Amino acid sequence: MFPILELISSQRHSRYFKQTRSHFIYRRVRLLSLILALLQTAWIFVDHLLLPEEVWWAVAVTRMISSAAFLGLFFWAQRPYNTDLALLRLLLLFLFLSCFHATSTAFLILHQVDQAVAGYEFFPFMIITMLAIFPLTLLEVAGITLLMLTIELGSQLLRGQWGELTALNNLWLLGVLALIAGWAAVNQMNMLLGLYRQATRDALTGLANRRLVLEQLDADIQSCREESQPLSVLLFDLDKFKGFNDKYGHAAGDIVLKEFAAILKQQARKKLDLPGRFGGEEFLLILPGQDEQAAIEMAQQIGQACRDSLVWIPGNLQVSFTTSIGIAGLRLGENSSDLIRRADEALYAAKAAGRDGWVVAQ
Ligand SMILES: Nc1nc2c(ncn2[C@@H]2O[C@H](COP(=O)(O)OP(=O)(O)OP(=O)(O)O)[C@@H](O)[C@H]2O)c(=O)[nH]1
Repeated sequence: MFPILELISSQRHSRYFKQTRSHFIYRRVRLLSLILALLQTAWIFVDHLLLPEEVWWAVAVTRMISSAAFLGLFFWAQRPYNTDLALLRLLLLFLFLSCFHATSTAFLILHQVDQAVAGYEFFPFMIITMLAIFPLTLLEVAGITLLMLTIELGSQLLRGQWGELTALNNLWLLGVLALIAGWAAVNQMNMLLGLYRQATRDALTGLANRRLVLEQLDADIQSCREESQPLSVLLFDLDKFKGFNDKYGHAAGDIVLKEFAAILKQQARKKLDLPGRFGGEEFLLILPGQDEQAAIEMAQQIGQACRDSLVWIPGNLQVSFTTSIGIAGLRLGENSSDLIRRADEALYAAKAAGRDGWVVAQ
């Protein structure tokens, strides 16, 4: 995959990265909303010192309304891992600020108050620089910039300022600031992608590590509950792996672990299932939206692929290997720890039943 394409649009991001970034944006929007809600209210007192009484009232009411909107955004905690909702939250944050600016400016103009007095002229520039707070793709930055420029252009037309030198200068400045803040936003995205890869990948197999698997399982359980979808997990443990290591050496064991990871990647549904290394020679596969029956079919395919595999190991030898599998389908009210515990019990039962097989958790 070309990293540059991941910076242009989110189309190529894995479902897991999308969820992580969405949660990241969700938390930042919430924090900013709370700060803005408090600042909007506090600024009423500053306005009182700077604005004439008749405008102050109107602007104060506008501030209270926008404060309430920001509080609404702060308390809106539904589906924090959803990408569309994360971007909608971000858009609302920008729109609420722009609406406040447009309305308060209209009051100031109506009462012929110099906007520079209370810093209202500065507002659109502050809004656009907020882009830098979020990890965004180039297309998202371009979309928000276009929206902000359109709003500024629209308000210039309404104020009858379009074509004036100061108005053109404002548009130019907005564009330049958008470029700088947008660059910072895309840079954040790049950093987040890099850190995400480092923090979530197992160095030997390239699969998701235990940390990502556990985080993702929690997120998937929540999403599947919200959408009334089933979810299953498969827990794998390679058979007699200690004996294999002792007989052929640790390096040969590593080759088998990589081969098994390749089988998991091949069998898992692209961009839907998450295979991960759970520890040592234990692996977990999360199947969101799949019930126990589908999980059994997947277990059978993976078990067969292991039996069919012929792996070259040092000493010019070819070996195959087998795995035991514990299967568990999510139950009502169950959390990730309980689900994994049941899968582990099933895995233990599969080992006790002679290995190279699967058992569904009771
Ligand atoms: N080569 C290699 N071996 C590993 C790695 N991580 C864990 N192991 C080995 O995996 C083996 C796990 O063995 P056990 O859990 O005792 O069980 P087993 O021999 O697989 O037997 P059963 O699970 O009962 O079939 C240990 O010998 C570990 O050293 C690794 O990264 N590379």
